[in-house]
Amino acid sequence: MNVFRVAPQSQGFTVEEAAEILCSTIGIPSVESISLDDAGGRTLAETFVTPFPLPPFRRAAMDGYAIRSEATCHASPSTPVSFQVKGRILPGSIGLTIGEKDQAVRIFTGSPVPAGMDSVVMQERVEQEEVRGAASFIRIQHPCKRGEHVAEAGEDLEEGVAAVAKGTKLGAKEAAILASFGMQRVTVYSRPKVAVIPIGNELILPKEARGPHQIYDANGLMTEMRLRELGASVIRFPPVQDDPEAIVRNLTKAYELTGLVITIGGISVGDCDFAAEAAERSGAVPLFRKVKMRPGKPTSGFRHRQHTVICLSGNPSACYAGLELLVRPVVLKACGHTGYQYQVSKGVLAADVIRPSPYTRYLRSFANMQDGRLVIYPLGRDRAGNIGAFSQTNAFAVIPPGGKGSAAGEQIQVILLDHWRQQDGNGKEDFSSWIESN
Ligand SMILES: Nc1nc2c(c(=O)[nH]1)N[C@H]1C(S)=C(S)[C@@H](COP(=O)(O)OP(=O)(O)OC[C@H]3O[C@@H](n4cnc5c(N)ncnc54)[C@H](O)[C@@H]3O)O[C@H]1N2
Ligand code: MOO
Repeated sequence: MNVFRVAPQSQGFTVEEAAEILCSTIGIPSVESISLDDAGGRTLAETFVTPFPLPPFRRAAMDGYAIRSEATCHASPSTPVSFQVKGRILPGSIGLTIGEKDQAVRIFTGSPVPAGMDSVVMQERVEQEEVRGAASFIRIQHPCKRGEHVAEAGEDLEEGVAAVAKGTKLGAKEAAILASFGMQRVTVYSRPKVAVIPIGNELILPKEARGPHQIYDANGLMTEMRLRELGASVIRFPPVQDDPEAIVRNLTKAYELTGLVITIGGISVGDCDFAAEAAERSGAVPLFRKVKMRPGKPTSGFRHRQHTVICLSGNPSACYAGLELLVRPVVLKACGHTGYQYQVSKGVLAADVIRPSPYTRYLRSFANMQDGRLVIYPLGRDRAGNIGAFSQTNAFAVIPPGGKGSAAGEQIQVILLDHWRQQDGNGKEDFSSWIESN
């Protein structure tokens, strides 16, 4: 059974508290086995342990000649060492077993290195000798190091190593690892289904001709796309009128289809704001009725039996902030991810943000390294309904509550939306085994 805190009277949690409450309603997702070809964007449900070493055999890392390095220890331009080229090994062919001191084998990047030979000399660094009879010879004028340009079996990944952790979102890089081991199927968490219900009399769909008083639904598609990027499958409802009965009907339909329902708009205090009333009339109980954030203050959470309802603000910028700060952690948990916290850094504000707010302001911004420091440019006209600067946005400047806001030059916190860090189940990051020590 899911454990969650119900706080019906609560007027205002912080973003972190609200996200935690919502996340506590999400249980462990079910798993399924799918083809690796279709696994992009899915979350691995079992840690992948290497079934054999990678590379699987000793192989050449350069085109050239395999030799025994000891034969070259006194080689110099005045005393070159001569080798008879005894054969040729193409990538994909079975290795030869020759390895005499004065013999070389023509070899190519990816070819198996013959047992007994321990070094590959790049072809640019050998001299071709005249062909003597049927035999060909090369000369080497420098000492070669043992192991030079030879990739040992298992030097990349040994057998039995955890190479991709459970909870990792599978992308191109992870696919390269799994494909290298001939994996055909992977066990992943099932995609959570999320219903998205935009609310508002003024909203129309792109196929409709727009009247002067109407706007096209932007939040519905924005939310659908973001949810898909996060790994959910989405059922987007057409805009619902500002009518409590209609909203209840749509919520009830959504409960039949999904465990997570997101409504957008109609959650503030106006005469046409019916999302909260409808949620309660549908049988849901409030988890919280406000979040201490700007934009997105009216964002609310509800629980209906096994369903979680998140009511996002209709102002597109507020909707986006709610998506990134509240919906994202919930959906990632429902996808089986173990972490993926946004990186929070410190940066210098490039312009004044003198707008007092009793709540923390998450201001859409562009953050960029300049002369060794992170500079934060607040973007666009800071009104919750404005989206003109969306495509330049890569960060939220975090303006602390109280006071007058923050002035240019002040050091503030910034949430980097393009940077997240994966953690293990205990909230730790450990890269030590991957850091090269030499
Ligand atoms: N008297 C008060 N008025 C307001 C308060 C308040 O405390 N007292 N809060 C303000 C805040 S803060 C916000 S944020 C907004 C939020 O209102 P709602 O979440 O109820 O959103 P709506 O009123 O439905 O819409 C707001 C705005 O956004 C446009 N919108 C709505 N849905 C979409 C969509 N799918 N695509 C594009 N644009 C959308 C809508 O037309 C409105 O312009 O309330 C303040 N009011
Ligand atoms: O909290 Mo509202 O989202 O600022 O405009």
